[in-house]
Amino acid sequence: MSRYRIDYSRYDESSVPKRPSKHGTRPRTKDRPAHEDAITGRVTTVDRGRYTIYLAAQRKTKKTPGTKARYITAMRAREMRNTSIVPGDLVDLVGDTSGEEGTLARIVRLQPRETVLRRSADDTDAYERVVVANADTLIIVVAAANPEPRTGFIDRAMVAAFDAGITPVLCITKTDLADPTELIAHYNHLDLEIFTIGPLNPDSDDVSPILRPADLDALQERLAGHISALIGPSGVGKSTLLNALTGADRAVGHVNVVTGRGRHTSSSALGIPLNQAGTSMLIDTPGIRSFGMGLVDPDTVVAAFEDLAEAIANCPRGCTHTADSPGCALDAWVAAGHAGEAGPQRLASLRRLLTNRLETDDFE
Ligand SMILES: Nc1nc2c(ncn2[C@@H]2O[C@H](COP(=O)(O)OP(=O)(O)OP(=O)(O)O)[C@@H](O)[C@H]2O)c(=O)[nH]1
Ligand SMILES: [Zn+2]
Repeated sequence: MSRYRIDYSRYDESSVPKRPSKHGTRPRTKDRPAHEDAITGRVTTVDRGRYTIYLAAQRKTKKTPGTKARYITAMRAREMRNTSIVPGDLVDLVGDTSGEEGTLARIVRLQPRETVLRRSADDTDAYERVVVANADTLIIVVAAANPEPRTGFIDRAMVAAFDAGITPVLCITKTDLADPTELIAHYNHLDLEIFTIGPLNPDSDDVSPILRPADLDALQERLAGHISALIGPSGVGKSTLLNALTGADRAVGHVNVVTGRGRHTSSSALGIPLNQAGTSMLIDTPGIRSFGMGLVDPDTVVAAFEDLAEAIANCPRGCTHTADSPGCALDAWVAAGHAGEAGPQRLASLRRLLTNRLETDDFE
């Protein structure tokens, strides 16, 4: 049984006070939980009303036969018609969940979301729509060169992550083309986890480089047990990285990650399970230029800086915490040494994020 299943024991007949009924002892339909036999899976991609869902392997128990991990296709039950469901969502399913060719299960419930990432409003859509649910990690992918890394993009992605309550991680690819030291130094005072990924053989002019196993292992270890969303500008080597992390030699048992990709349309995010249990998933967001920050409350960004967060209790109401914000308590806090020696740089970095979040030239 998956740990996401609702505890139905409180509906157990034995725990319901017995009362005489001319209909017998079976509780009336309206008292019984709907779809008691529903199973839970995680949505990997959405395409024209069809949802691809990953069902984790279930261990054999005395009562149940045990099942293999599989992808199934489902549609929403009628009562779910107006519920938006996105990759990363946990849904409860009934009907044919065998995953066999041509079968279609029904989604009868959406489980509460831990987090949401919204796509920022753009030319095609005036609204910020949820594109990924339940991610706890945001992998921001940039190249050391070709294309040149842009700190404005990284900063805004970080703010979007903080705003959503998600941990940002920076992943720098193509380290053979340029030394990333300077870029890394830019984030010295931000407690940002940083991974570098380079090709195994930097001198080869192979068009599809084989990435260094040690780099991949380090990132793989960080991804284990997490639902991670991936964002990056075009051409940074995201596909190369994804293939290396999920490709044939690292395949998740018999689960064909290529199948998931094959069904994929570029307008939706795509989740790729990294383990049989379905507890690790990487959700790529191709074609998404930036995550929405809507009207990010500056306080949420400051909250991500533990050493500074306390100070703003003394800020004037509506303080934006920027350098030109009159009476901002952060200056005095840092001057008094409450944020330690690195305080001034930490504050400068925080303010850079707060300022850069307002810019809009994300990709291209
Ligand atoms: N020099 C170098 N080239 C790399 C590296 N990783 C990927 N590339 C190359 O960079 C180019 C772009 O890689 P992709 O993986 O297609 O990049 P992407 O981010 O998926 O790009 P889009 O499909 O446009 O979103 C390809 O020619 C890759 O072979 C690397 O570590 N070093
Ligand atoms: Zn302030």
